[in-house]
Amino acid sequence: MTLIVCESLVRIYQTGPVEVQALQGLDLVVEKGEMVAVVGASGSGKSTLLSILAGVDAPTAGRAQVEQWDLLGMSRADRVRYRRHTVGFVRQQTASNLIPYLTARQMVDLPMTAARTPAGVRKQRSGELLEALGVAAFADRKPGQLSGGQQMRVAIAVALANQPHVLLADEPTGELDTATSAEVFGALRDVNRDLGVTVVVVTHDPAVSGQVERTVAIRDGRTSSEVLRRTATADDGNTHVIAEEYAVMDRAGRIQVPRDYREALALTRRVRLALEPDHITIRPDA
Ligand SMILES: Nc1ncnc2c1ncn2[C@@H]1O[C@H](COP(=O)(O)OP(=O)(O)OP(=O)(O)O)[C@@H](O)[C@H]1O
Repeated sequence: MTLIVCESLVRIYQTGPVEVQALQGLDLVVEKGEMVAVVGASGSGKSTLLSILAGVDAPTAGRAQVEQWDLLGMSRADRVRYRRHTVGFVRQQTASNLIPYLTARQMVDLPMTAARTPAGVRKQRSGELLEALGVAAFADRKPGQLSGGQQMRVAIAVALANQPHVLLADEPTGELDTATSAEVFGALRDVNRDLGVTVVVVTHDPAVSGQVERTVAIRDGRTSSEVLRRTATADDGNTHVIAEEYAVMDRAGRIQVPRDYREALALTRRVRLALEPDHITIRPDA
């Protein structure tokens, strides 16, 4: 069951005469129930991708679909509905997710009030969510009375208030120390596993991306490679994690050969391709 499809996604920002191509034909498919980490250097387009998926920003060209929603051709009313019910979004700066004068419970309540959820349901659900994220004890505290990790967990609870099918998190552990970051990441995994929410998380943190089954790397506004991890059991009964890196091929059949491979064999403009029974070889031109 495919939940998110991005095909040849392009986002161009125009500031005066300057044009920045933040996304340059990005391809991404996410299945329902997956937890995917998106990694890439600063400026590679990760936040742009997440803002588009969150319905906050609109793509310039290409295709972006989440469930039945076409993110390029959505009306304003549909966009509001989409943002309210289909996706939950946790922004990069912890503080920007929270309202300083409201308590944790009031903040989780707010999106449900906007969606006209009956008071009884709101009360029960905010209690359950704060409990699920391990912050029930701080329900009556305001953001200033919470640690960074607790604030982030409250922000996740707020994002989940209207029971979205997708949770998008932009660098949720970026401002946290290692131990707190592991805790917050654990909370995201619980949300994915226990509530069945599909999670897409942008991160710089290799420790974070090392803990998900699938990591997608973005380079220059395109998906460049993916790492899939699975747990295998050896003959001695011990389990270990096997990580395999894949290149991503777009619809036109283009793949990017990693720089170290190109340099090792001095591959430049032209290469020889040969189809073998079960693989393809790439050789230097000479
Ligand atoms: N609103 C905007 N106006 C103009 N240019 C923008 C805007 N938002 C992003 N960009 C540019 O688009 C490119 C991609 O930015 P983006 O924030 O998506 O990258 P990122 O991978 O999330 O980076 P970081 O890890 O530093 O947050 C950058 O060159 C950035 O300067």
